[in-house]
Amino acid sequence: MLVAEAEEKKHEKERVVNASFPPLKMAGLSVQELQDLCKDLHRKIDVVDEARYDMQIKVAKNDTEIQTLNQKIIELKGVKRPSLKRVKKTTDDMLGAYTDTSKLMKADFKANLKTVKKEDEKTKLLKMAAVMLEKEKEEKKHEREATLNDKVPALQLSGLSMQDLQAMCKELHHKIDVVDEERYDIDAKVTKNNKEIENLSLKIFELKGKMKRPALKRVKISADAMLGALLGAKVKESVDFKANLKTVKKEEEKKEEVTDWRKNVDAMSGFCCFVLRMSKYKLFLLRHGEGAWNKENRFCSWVDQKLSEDGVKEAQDCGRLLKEQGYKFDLVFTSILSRSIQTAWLVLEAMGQEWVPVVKSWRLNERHYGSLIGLNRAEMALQHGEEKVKLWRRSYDVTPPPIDESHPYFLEIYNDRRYTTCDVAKENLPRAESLKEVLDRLLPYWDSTVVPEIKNGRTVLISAHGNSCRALLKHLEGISDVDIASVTLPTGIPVLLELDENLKPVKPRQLLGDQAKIQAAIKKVEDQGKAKQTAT
Ligand SMILES: O=C(O)[C@H](O)COP(=O)(O)O
Repeated sequence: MLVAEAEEKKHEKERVVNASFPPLKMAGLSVQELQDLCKDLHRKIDVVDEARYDMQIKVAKNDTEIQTLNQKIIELKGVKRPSLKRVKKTTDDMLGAYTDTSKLMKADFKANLKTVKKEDEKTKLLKMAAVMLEKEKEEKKHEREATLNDKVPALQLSGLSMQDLQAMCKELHHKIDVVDEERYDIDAKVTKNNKEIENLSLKIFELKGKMKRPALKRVKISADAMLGALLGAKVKESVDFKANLKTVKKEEEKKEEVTDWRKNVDAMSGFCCFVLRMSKYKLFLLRHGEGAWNKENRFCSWVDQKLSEDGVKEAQDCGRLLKEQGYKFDLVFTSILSRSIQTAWLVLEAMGQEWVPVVKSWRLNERHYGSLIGLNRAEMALQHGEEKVKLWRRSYDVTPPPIDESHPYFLEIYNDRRYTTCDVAKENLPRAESLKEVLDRLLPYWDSTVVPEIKNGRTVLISAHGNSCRALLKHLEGISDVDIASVTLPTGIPVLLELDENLKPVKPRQLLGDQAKIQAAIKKVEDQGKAKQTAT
């Protein structure tokens, strides 16, 4: 069995490598053509070798992550890691610890940071750390270039005879195969590691108890109360509906169970409690794929970042999934930020529905994070505490401090030509927004432009942002100001809403795709606000 599997893997590898680089054909080629072929092969080696190098780095990173996750699991299972003493250190000691990896392992940076009382000392420390990280990044870049140049030295073709050129082509072709096979093996390792990381993350998630279905008591409730809970009215009843259908118990117990049915979406998914109202329209909300600054954990907001490589893949995967499930769009709405537009294009391309019209409006833009734009969430959590960052990110009506002319991204945003096309004057565009303010600017557009299209029977995709989608969800599902704080949307995951003729949801929203992966992705977004980077 194992031998057969190994054989099959070997064939698959040969098939992939051969398909990428078919056998060499040199018969009848002139010297000029052979030179071009050499150049082409040399360029291809560069490309494959770069991919191989980057994956190698990823493997190393993943290995470290796997180790950390395993350690976390051990801790969660109760085998505690030796506790770190909070010792008073000077700023210099701490910087030493921060920048020297061997010391870093022993230093509880977060605890130490708390011992630095003066605010300016902390700022100095963080600034220096940022400079060092930047330097380390530069060094890595140079190291990468040097290694790649060593491995694939520049091509020397001058003075070579036809025979020499043919030999060179053969040699280069062989080299591609070797590098590509290496790349293939490392790629397989990356996939395996990713799977392992995913499993370990899920294990941690489970261990923390978050995936446990809330314990719901079997209570008897009236049909009216159940309807109220189902339809998301002001009545808040948390009930195990399935159990209710079977069991009748004391009426008083009903009072003990008060929460929002939306929290039980997981528990209820697939369960048909919503037959009482007809699903008339399907609406899809999508938070764009991972952006370059999502990766760097910086508040991106109105800065126009493109998708990261992973983000491109997320958008394509999303399109493939929607295609597989047979969905067809008639109209797509996006913000005027590139990452949401790029996502819409990639989704439509993967679905083979490129022709579908795409309509853009600033009213679907990400929430304006004011002066927080560009800052790193984890650093902010270190400086101001995780609670504060959570408040900035998830509260309904807290507006962060506004952006002003001195902000490094002020001109980049407000001098951008796209903001001269909005339906409000540039000087009236927001300088910071709470989620409530996002909803305030989004609702008129929703009502005047999107709703009529849906009611005309068009299947609409809204490719927007974490917070513009959350604002819309709050409106459609009637989520309370408090409960919206625990709604998090992962990047690149389509959210399907089934609505009745009044555009009220008839069942819980569905996040389409592999549910375990989705839970892990949600957790990843939530964890962005933790002071984790330098704390462990
Ligand atoms: O603006 C951003 O940086 C993100 O897209 C949303 O950030 P959040 O998850 O911190 O709200």
